[in-house]
Amino acid sequence: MKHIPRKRFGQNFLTDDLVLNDIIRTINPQPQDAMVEIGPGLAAMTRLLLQGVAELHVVELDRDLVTRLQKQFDPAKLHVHAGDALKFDFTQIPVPAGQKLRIVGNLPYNISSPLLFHLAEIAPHVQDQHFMLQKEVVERMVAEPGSKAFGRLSVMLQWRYHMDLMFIVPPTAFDPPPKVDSAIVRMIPKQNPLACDLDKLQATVTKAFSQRRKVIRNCVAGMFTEAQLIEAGIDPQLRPEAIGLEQYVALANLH
Ligand SMILES: C[S@@+](CC[C@H](N)C(=O)[O-])C[C@H]1O[C@@H](n2cnc3c(N)ncnc32)[C@H](O)[C@@H]1O
Repeated sequence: MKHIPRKRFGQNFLTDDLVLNDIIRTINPQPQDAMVEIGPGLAAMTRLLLQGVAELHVVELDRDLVTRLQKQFDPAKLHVHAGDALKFDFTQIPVPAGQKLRIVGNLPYNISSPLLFHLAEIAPHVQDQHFMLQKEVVERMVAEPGSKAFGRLSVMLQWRYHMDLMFIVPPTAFDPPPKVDSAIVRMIPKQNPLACDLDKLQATVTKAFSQRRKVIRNCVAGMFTEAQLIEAGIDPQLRPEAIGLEQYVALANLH
């Protein structure tokens, strides 16, 4: 029976075989990998991933799609977890000793930011993540200081991961086509993220980027003094997007 795509679940199904092959080549699944796919949908990626890995876990919210997946695939190879990826405990997926989890997915765009932050909490257990996201979101994730796209998402995720925009995917690769371009991002957790209390970093960058048109001294007034900015190596006259990760970490550590 034909599945009618559900907008509320962010369902844009990949239909372009060339794009699918490019994604699988980028992920490069290996038989022994401990891998989980978020939002398998109609299994366009799932099917190809299963040609590379011995077993695959998937987390899917749509009950109808869960039933389809359970009927279509051998339960010894495909482990279907019904539920919300935002609430799912990814550490429950068995990972052989000495290995880490690989996470992949063409993500529902309506939950991409909270999902990325949910996954950042388990980064030490993760080998890598490959996601399809809105191109504009990926550009913000990988942005360098000084660019307009550099903001809270860039600082928080760059603190945790090395990230690369791998390639851009046009709306025509999906059914139904989304309104915007998409992109594949590779995220590899940093072995030694800069020492910092995450809540303090979060509070610092939220305040810093709350008024982008102002200089940093005014943005963080009431939280940090001008002397503290200088102590963190920050010129108080700069705009928040001109300041790099290391300076934000140094500033958060003064809080
Ligand atoms: C953009 S579609 C991708 C589907 C499929 N992987 C593909 O590439 O064609 C997003 C998928 O995530 C599922 N989904 C939406 N919200 C979810 C959530 N909170 N947790 C898990 N899956 C979710 C949707 O039902 C849908 O199958």
